[in-house]
Amino acid sequence: MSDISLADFHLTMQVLDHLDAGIVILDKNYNVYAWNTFMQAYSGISTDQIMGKPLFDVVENLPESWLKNKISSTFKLRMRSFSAWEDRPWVFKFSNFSPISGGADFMYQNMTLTPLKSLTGEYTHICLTITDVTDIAKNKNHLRESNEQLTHLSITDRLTQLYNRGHWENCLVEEFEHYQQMHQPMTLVMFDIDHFKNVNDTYGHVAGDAVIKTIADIVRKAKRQSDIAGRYGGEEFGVILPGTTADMTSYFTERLRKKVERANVVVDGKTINVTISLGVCQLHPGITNYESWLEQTDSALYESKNKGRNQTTIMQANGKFTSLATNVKNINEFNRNIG
Ligand SMILES: Nc1nc2c(ncn2[C@@H]2O[C@H](COP(=O)(O)OP(=O)(O)OP(=O)(O)O)[C@@H](O)[C@H]2O)c(=O)[nH]1
Repeated sequence: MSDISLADFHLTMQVLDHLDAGIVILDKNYNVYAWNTFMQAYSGISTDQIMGKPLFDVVENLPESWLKNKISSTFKLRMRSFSAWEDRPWVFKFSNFSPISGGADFMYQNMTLTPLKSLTGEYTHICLTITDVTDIAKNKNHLRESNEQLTHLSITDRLTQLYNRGHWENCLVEEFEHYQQMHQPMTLVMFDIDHFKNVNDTYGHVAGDAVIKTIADIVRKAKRQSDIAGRYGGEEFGVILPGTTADMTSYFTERLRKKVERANVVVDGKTINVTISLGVCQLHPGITNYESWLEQTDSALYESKNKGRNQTTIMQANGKFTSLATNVKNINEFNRNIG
């Protein structure tokens, strides 16, 4: 190297060493040609330990096959390429020392890969530029988590942790529209706690809340993952059962009714027992909007109340009510099945 180019190189290295980014230059065999101060400081590997050696022999925890692919395609395309922290949080696993971005265990990184030409005009080397984006990543992650929490709060009923009325009704509209396209069976269940005013009057509002919460827990356990449960009003709940006929729904409603009937809610040493009344309506082409699906299911629920409560009524497509006992062919076998 002539005196002038040695002086140039010396100046260039000073610039590289003072960059607030990692600079790694490799040849096509991944031998290290440059390893700046940033890389030394965060990796704990000095220039003497790594210069001229294959990168993957010296640096641990590198995503070797991914990085080799990335380098090879950058050489092929002869243009810069990038790796963003959103896709791959880190390439070099450096501990995070930044006091501002406390909480992150490692440094989030963006990486730029730049193919470098030799004096002959051939692409012979590649420069990896590593930037610390931990602050940006932490803020973005925090914002995303906050948004998720806000979304959860806006669709969830605080007492029961089931969907609140607004969101549940949106689901009902969606499922109704889905039925218009797919015509798969779909059934709606509405149910309401019997004589709940008496519970509040006898045991107090806090005990009433405990009863509502217990019933929500029973629904959560009794329903399938695909069933959509929500708190419709004070002591009224709704469950949408996609892909389920009214007959199949009987297994769910009867299991639910029995579990509620058997549940003991203990508040301040006092045991409270309640029952529920249920209405069921399978969607059919005669129901032209979701409001009337809801109304018909509600009317079945009020039929259960009128008939003495603690029972299920099914609204048939012909507009007639049937009770569970008349709807299920072999009620004894049915009862054995649901336990
Ligand atoms: N503890 C508690 N009570 C509530 C809540 N929301 C509504 N309620 C009460 O639920 C009771 C509902 O009473 P009603 O609509 O008369 O019905 P009911 O006494 O359950 O009688 P039936 O439905 O006819 O069996 C009212 O006393 C409301 O104050 C709530 O979030 N917590």
